[in-house]
Amino acid sequence: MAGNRLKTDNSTKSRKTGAERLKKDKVADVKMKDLVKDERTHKVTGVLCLLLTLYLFIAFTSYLFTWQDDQDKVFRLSSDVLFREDIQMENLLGRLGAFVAHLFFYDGIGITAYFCCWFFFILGVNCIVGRRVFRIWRNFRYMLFGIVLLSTAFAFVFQGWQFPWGGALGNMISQWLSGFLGTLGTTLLLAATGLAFLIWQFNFDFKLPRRSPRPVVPPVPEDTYAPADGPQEVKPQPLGLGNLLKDDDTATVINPLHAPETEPAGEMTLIEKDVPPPAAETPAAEKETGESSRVDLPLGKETTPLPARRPAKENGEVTLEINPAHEEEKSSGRPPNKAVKEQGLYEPTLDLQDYRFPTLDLLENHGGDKIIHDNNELENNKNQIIETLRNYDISIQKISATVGPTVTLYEIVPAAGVRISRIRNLEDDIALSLAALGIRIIAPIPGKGTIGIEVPNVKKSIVSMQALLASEKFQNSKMSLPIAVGKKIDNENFIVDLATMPHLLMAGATGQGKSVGINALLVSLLYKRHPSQLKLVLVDPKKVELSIYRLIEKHFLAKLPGEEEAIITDTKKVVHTLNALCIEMDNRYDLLKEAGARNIREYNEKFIHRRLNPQKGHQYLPFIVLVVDEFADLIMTAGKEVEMPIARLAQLARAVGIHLIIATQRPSVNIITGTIKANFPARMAFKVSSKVDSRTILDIGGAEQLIGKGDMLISYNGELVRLQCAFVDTPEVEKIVEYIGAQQGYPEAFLLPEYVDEKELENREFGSGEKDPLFEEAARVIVQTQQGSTSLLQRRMKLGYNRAGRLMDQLESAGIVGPNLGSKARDVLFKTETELEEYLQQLF
Ligand SMILES: Nc1ncnc2c1ncn2[C@@H]1O[C@H](COP(=O)(O)OP(=O)(O)OP(=O)(O)O)[C@@H](O)[C@H]1O
Repeated sequence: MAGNRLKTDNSTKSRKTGAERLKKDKVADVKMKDLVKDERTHKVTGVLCLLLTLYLFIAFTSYLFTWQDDQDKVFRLSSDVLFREDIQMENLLGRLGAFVAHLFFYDGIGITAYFCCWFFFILGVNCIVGRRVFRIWRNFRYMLFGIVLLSTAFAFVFQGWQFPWGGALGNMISQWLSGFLGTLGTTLLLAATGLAFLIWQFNFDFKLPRRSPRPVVPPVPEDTYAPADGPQEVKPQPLGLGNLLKDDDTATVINPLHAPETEPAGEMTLIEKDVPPPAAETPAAEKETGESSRVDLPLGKETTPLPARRPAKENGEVTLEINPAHEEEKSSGRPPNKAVKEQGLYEPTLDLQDYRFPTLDLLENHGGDKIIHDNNELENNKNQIIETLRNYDISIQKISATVGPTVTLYEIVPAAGVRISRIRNLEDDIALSLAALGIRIIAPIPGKGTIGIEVPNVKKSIVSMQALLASEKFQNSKMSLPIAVGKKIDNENFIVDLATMPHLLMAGATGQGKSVGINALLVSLLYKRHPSQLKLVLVDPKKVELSIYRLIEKHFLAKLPGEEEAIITDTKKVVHTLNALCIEMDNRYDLLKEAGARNIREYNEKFIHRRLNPQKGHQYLPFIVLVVDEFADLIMTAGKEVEMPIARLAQLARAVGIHLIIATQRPSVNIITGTIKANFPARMAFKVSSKVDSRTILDIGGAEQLIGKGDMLISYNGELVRLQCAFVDTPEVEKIVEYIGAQQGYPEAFLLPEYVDEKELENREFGSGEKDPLFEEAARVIVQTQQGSTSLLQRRMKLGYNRAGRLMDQLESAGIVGPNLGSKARDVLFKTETELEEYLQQLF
């Protein structure tokens, strides 16, 4: 028993000690792991690596200058040199430095030893920062490759030199190669390896400029398209030749020269705004101009000049644009598919490869961009403002003036204790006392603690479209649809992206500059977009305003199939066109859905990278801009029939690249209804006849106080900005459209989908013998593609859903396709087109 107990005790003890030991080991293990993982360890390692880098760098660089002096000592004593105190080395880092550098250079890898510095450097940075700033493994591979190739190359090129360019390694490989391949062979091998590396690394473009004719979308076997993004396709565009677009683009790019700031003049502090004057193609006279001036007006002793106003943030620079650089970057993430490798990226502008963008000399300078400011006028207005405010017991601390093209903004800082609401309440009285037309008081100026009084200039300057288009901001703009609207009071160019607006409502009484405004917008687009990228749908019930653009029908205009005129003047046709645009929108949404793209930009990007199959109906989608010159006329005659599609387009069309510009003379509530307003966040008002009209369009008064002739207020991005609209005269527009119209265009205008009025269609049911006029075409499309799908008909033939559905029913009853299979495509009962043609001949 006792023995038994003893045994038990013993075994328990031994088990216990074993467990304890295990536990101890584990604890030690965990601590070690923690230590390795501890961020402080990483930082310490990082610092050590960086110090090592520095050490090696100094030792190596010093070696470059001292190797001759130190070398024989190292040769003689080898590693003993480290411990011989009587030996004096020239290397900056003493005996160790000289020894290490000798080891790396002479016994090792020559000048490529610097790669080691680089490697320790990136190792150190990664450790210190705590994340992967550099890729270690990739750099390690490059380093090894570089060391072998370059040390060999150096040893080979500098053979016979005293300095160990390639080190022992380089010498060894180079000698072996020279014996094996001969001098010429080695040279070729080294050059080829180096070049191959560079090409692999940078993937240089060796393409010659494409000039020879080449089809835009040559038939591509289906399997060459990347299968990744779901069902795919494009309708081939008409012509397809090389591409001169880039040449033309650069031809119009202007290098801006920044105007120097001017010195203070007299007793006023004049701060010129730094606006780049137009250069190169702009006539010389224009160069001296282009600044707005802000003047700090003295108010006796207390006056201190206000700091120069910082240029306001660039509106609308955030865009949906297809930015080539961005595109490249995005695409580089994915390996190019087979189609891209074979044919390169799809280039929409190849359709009209010789198209030349209009040049700036087609536009007039209109007296330049010069802002005229009259010091007497400034002084008088200042005194008048101070006097008037004093009459109402309002004293001010500071007053400064910014002279714009049409109005001067006087900014006032009221004395302490003056309530802004008092000034606001006195708005009308102050305007009356200043007795000038077009005074607008902004109390306070949003984002500033000042009050603004805008007073019209006696001499107004015209804002020339030429200067605006020549500006750096426009020329370098990456916006999808850049529109140069005009200049702000501080003379900053107001250039925004219509695509981000995404629609624009314009109003203004007759003769106040609306037509000029529309022309300015259209001209901006024509200067920046290629015919393949932009289509305009122009609605002009007044029949005269937009007719000038008919010359560019085959380049930029879109129309309904079968129509003679591309510019729509008849109300009935407007209704059809708007509905056709809705169909186009729906079709585009279908395409986007199939392509798995969220918007036109993503879609076109995929198409350009040939990830969408043209044979399945996919095509490059141009932006479509609908311009309605007189909306009131339309609403009066067609009412809801016009309002509904416009509202639908305004609500939904943005993502598919359809944008609206709607202008009206009569901004009354029955024309600009709540539905319309809600969908047009960007609104532009020229002078209107009453405060009510101003409120209807802008939700605030002010537009009734404008002075006309292009003076306007724009409500955009939640801000209300006063602008002077750019001026472009009818003869200038004529010159531009003639310039474009004289060039080769597409065979016809861009066709919108056919819209058949449901009511008309119902009245015209096709009898059993009567077939839809598009029956045969539809049958061909179905047999060619071997897909019995209604949505395919919609897309390929640009049809509405109902008509496509009816066609499909007729095809079924004619025995060309099988019955409806729910979500699956119907069976196609004819396998070849020849069979179909024979059958159709029998049928009719
Ligand atoms: N931005 C501008 N700069 C200078 N002058 C302008 C500007 N815009 C318009 N004007 C002047 O105002 C005149 C009338 O302009 P516009 O024809 O654009 O008015 P409108 O509002 O379209 O008139 P309507 O509705 O009758 O067609 C022009 O002929 C021109 O002299």
